[in-house]
Amino acid sequence: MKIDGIPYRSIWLKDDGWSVGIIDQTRLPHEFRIERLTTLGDAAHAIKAMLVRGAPLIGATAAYGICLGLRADTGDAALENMSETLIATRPTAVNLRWAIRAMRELLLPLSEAERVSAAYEKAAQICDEDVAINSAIGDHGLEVFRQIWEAKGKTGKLNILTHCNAGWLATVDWGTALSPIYKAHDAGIPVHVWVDETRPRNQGAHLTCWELGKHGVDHTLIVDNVGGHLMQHGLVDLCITGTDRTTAAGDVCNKVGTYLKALAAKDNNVPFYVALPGPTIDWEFEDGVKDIPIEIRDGHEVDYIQGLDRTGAVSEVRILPEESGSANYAFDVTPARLVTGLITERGVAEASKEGLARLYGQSVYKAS
Ligand SMILES: CSC[C@H]1O[C@H](OP(=O)(O)O)[C@H](O)[C@@H]1O
Repeated sequence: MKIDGIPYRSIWLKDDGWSVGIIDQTRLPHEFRIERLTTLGDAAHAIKAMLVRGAPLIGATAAYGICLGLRADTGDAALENMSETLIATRPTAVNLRWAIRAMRELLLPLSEAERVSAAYEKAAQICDEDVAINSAIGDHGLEVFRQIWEAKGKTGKLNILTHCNAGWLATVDWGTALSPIYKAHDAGIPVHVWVDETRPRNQGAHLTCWELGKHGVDHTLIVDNVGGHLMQHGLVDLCITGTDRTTAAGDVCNKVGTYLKALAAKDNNVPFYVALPGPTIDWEFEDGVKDIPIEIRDGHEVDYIQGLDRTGAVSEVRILPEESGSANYAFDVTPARLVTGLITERGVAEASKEGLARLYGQSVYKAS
């Protein structure tokens, strides 16, 4: 996507042909800082500390992390260690496992002399495939939006609520949930986006608002808990979110708070769509609530909130008493019964085993 007219991806190979560029998302929206990854450790840190985040981008960063690690050691044992280091960074987004599995499957049969070049080629392919997948999700989602817009009589704005950031910053480009929003905007449909701030890391306030603003899309930041009220008063025409892992039966794991939004949408007959790239489907699991590991992050993210202080410096302030503790569950699972449809790169699927099987046949992205 473009930032002030300059095209960017969220991750790219630098001009030296081997180091990797990323946007440090922990500093947005107040500072646009590019970081250069030169080692496996850099890539693992970038994922763990959320300089990069979002399931597809985590997968792409892990793929380049393998490339950087192989520059130091191309042996089988090293490849195993790199994979374990990267898998340990974050437990929920299935793309991480899928990308590492794809790299290992490719590299293990090769001679050590062939591995570095093959790894970089595969990492670039994973990135390009992600861009194509997300653009296709945008095309299919645009048709869903167009139908809802026409059913509304093309009056006012198409009011869309989204949670967290599933934009181009969460992927290599286009985004998943935001891809149809960009395409609808570009197609002349007057979209307006209610952006959940998305505590505790405020990906909505920091990232989604920044992205939509850069693309000229009308949006309003809202606190996480007002979405139900807006739906009760007819101010939301549809909800769309991303996902970090969706089971073969259509249960959707996404940023914490998504489930509550889906419950409110169901109660108010508001369509609730999930933008789902194929590599984010976990074909091994069916019961998301039971099976998907939910990341529990450091309580510091709950205890402090980050922003720009009156001097213009980025700082953080503590929001609870010193003696109070906090809990930081990073994701939740929305059962398939609450999902109106899964917007994939292959079309819109019913959130069910049959719906996904109709689009994907056998599983093509096995993570384990
Ligand atoms: C297209 S994946 C976006 C997905 O990832 C986010 O989680 P995090 O920022 O913790 O990586 C959130 O769940 C988004 O919906």
